[in-house]
Amino acid sequence: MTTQILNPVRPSARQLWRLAKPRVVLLIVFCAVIGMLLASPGVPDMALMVPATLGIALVAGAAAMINCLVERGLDARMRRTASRATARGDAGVALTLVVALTAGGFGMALLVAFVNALTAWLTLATFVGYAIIYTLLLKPNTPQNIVIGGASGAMPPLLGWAAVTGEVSAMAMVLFLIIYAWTPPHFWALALYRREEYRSAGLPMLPLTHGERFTTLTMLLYSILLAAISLLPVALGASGLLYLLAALGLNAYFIGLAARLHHKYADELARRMFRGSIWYLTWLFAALMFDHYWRIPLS
Ligand code: HEM
Ligand SMILES: CC(C)=CCC/C(C)=C/CC/C(C)=C/COP(=O)(O)OP(=O)(O)O
Repeated sequence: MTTQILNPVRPSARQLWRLAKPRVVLLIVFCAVIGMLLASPGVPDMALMVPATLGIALVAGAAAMINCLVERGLDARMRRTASRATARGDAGVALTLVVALTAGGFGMALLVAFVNALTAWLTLATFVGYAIIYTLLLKPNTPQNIVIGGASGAMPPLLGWAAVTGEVSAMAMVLFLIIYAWTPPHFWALALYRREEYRSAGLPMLPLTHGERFTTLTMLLYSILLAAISLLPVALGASGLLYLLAALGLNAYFIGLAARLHHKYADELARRMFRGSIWYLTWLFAALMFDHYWRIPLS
């Protein structure tokens, strides 16, 4: 204690950066940028795209920091998260709040000043959805936490779309639904192989409340639902052959992984499914973008 007062611990910039969950935010921003590109026939004006991208990234990073702050006690009890500066006590409440609110406030200011009011409001709602509703209310109280909270994670492409067009179209909703249906297999794969950590933190994750078989079956059903939703861009006439082929391949791969996991559970397979979920989403969105610029019509 005396040493702490004489030598107060200061988190490094790297530790603070880690609280913003940069790799998750990178994929979030990637999906938001693809939402922007799909919303316009060519490439949207950079004077709009740059502040929109930066604004969404800053607010998403701020939401992640608030999540780390709120969950510092829980994080300290799980191996994966125990080294976060908030969990270790290296980043105090005041400092983390100031950094998160400054970053988030700057991000919101960019959206208000250079993008449009709809995007700013929707981004603020997404922030509240993740940093407060999911983190404080849903996560500790219901195994459906990530299904309901997934609505926040699914917003980025819709935010990107709204940034460019000032409205939300059917295609923007489809992009939202793709990430929404993807989230349960993404997260439950991790929750399965890390279930003991969630048990020690006392969190009601589906593998703990409903068991392994029920979780893997639910993941399989979500993967099938995801496959159906991922074909909607083709049904709407918004995507062509290139996307169709990529989606069929990626869905076969993802459903195959989910089916194998349900048939015979193994931690290693769950790990592969988690990593595979990130590849799936990255390539599905990349395929939407390539198809948008190099369209091969279906008929
Ligand atoms: C409520 C929704 C979500 C939940 C509960 C969730 C949960 C998680 C968790 C617990 C991890 C940490 C894995 C680890 O530390 O090893 C993780 C990693 C990751 N998530 Fe999610 N996630 C959600 C939504 C999303 C969304 C919307 C995206 C992007 C569009 C995303 C992209 C990623 C990526 C890229 C990683 C890997 C990070 C790394 O390698 O450090 N997640 N997710
Ligand atoms: C544009 C905007 C405001 C977007 C915000 C949405 C956002 C940051 C979603 C992130 C999803 C995520 C990292 C969940 C992690 O789950 P967890 O918090 O349960 O994981 P943990 O155990 O690693 O803390």
